[in-house]
Amino acid sequence: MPVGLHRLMMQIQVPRISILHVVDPAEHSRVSEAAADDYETCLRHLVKSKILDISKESGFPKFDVMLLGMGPDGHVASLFPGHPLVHEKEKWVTFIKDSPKPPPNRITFTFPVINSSANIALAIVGAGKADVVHKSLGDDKSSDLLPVQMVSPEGELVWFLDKDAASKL
Ligand SMILES: O=C1O[C@H](COP(=O)(O)O)[C@@H](O)[C@H](O)[C@H]1O
Repeated sequence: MPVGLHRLMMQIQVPRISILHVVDPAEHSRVSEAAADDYETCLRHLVKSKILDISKESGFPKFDVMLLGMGPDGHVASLFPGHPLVHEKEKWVTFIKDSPKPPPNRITFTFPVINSSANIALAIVGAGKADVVHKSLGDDKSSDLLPVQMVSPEGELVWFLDKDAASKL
């Protein structure tokens, strides 16, 4: 689990049964493509059994709360700046085999799923994130949007920053 999320989860009491972890392809016996398919199938079962809602606005699964971290390049989940996966519009879960940050093989929710969440908490820690936090929350919107700037849930988006991550605001 990313550092920021781990620290946040240590502060709150959520029943383990209510937390859906993304499977780690590195621990999966099959390739990332199969892991992504399996995970999407798992989500579809949860929707069928009425455990997971579908957003009336988007038609994609709607989580109550999604906890996201952010990389120093502004990536969220495994959606990296400049990578075509950022523009995926159909799939719920997809895979990447050439991640710029190790491990190269990953699976990830797509933006339609992320942005169908009722609420999103972004947990960001460390001085290494300060520049991108400043860029993301600052006034300069001239360049291409970073993935973190594309996070837009149906409800509330809350940024949790430690002092180091917030040091350039
Ligand atoms: O690679 C990743 O890193 C980011 C940031 O992780 P952290 O340990 O520095 O908080 C994480 O949010 C993202 O999910 C993951 O793909």
